[in-house]
Amino acid sequence: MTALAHAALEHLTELLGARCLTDQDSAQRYGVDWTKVWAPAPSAVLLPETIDEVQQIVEIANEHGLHLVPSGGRTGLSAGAVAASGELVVAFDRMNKVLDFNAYDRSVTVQPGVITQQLQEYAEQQGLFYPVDFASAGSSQIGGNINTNAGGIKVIRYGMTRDWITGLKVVTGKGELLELNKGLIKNATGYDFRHLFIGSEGTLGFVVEATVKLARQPRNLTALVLGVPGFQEVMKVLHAFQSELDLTAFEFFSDKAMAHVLAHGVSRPFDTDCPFYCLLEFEQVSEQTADQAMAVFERCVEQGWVLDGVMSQSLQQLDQLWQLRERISESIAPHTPYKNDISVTIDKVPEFVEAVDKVVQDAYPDFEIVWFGHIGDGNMHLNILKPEALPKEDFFEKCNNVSKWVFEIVQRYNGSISAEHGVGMTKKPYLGYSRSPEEIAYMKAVKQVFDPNNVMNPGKLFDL
Ligand SMILES: O=C(O)CC[C@@H](O)C(=O)O
Ligand SMILES: [Zn+2]
Repeated sequence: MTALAHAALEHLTELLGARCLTDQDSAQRYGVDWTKVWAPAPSAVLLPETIDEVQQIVEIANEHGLHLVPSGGRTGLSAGAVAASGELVVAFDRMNKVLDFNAYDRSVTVQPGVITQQLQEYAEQQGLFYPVDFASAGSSQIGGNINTNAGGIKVIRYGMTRDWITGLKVVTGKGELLELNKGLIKNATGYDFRHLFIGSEGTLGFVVEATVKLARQPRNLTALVLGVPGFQEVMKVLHAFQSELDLTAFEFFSDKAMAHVLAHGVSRPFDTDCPFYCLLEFEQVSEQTADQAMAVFERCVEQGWVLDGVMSQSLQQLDQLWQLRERISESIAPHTPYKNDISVTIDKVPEFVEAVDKVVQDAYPDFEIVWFGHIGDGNMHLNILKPEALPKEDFFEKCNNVSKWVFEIVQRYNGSISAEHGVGMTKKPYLGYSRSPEEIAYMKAVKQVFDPNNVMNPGKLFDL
């Protein structure tokens, strides 16, 4: 732990008692996310239980010139919730209750520390559905999802976290409590600050309560995994299925991603080895939908766009097929992956992937490039694995070159350097590839309004 001024520590201990932690184990546990690039070095970990305590923490931070880092499930991939410079971690683990359910509005009000899966299960108990879903749903918290505007595997049909938040209570960097939009569906009263806070990565204030809209439960979800000969064909298959069916997901992954996930213990869907695989999902509302899907499948095979395929026949098979996609990230984690989370509009995807692939392959032919992602919404995860013999430092240095080249291509294609993981510290130096100097200046001015003393997650998104 980095030492905290005596007076500040005394003040915080008075407020939180044993919920102000200064031991090494807590620092290591709460000071990081999944990026593991920066070593955790917070000066304390705070576990508030009420909005009032959060407000008082912010007031103390302003008074003593301290910096606060919000911490949810710590599953982030851009170092947005890392405390590497003596900050105070404010962890929302103790604010984890479902507060209210509103059957007519089909909405639920939750504290920020509610885990995504807990919210999904709660919705199910009410006969409803919370559709934002991703592999880390078992540990990510709703507050973190809001701070990063989390996306995931169902965006093609249901959108991002932003689309499901109808109300927010936030504590600003000045310690004020704001109630934003109050669960309303229609509200035409000027600036909607709710949307400023969603995706702001904790730089404007803390989310202390959220009202979340729920959907009807999907019926008879069915997945198809298809083997495809090339990337152009992935796009043709997407187009063919989307013309006939309302898809709930369209994911893709390369043969290399498939090899890692199979080595990780997931079962092979069929024998044919293919350069690319697509996983698509739809609601099989009637026999007719299944027939329609089969007809598109057959047409794709005739055209030579699909080499092999399998369709789930039960919920258990549906889950099994999803494992092929959802477990890629964990299966490559031991290879020190250098991660990218980039997007372009769907029409530009094949050209863009080819350009990025070429630039990396030409410079570093011994690097293993693993492509996968949410291709139905133009979001690709580019992971490059460290060759075993190459020291970590050399690998990261080379990856810095890769970042520059990749982001130049992103800029050329009018894409985003971060589609869904956020900017945090990992993408901060590259923000200018996606946002104009004028936009960044406005962002800084907005931060100044809500957080004039720069106490809220400083050094994330941009430096002042
Ligand atoms: O590990 C990654 O690069 C992506 C993680 C996650 O966003 C996913 O889509 O699986
Ligand atoms: Zn993803």
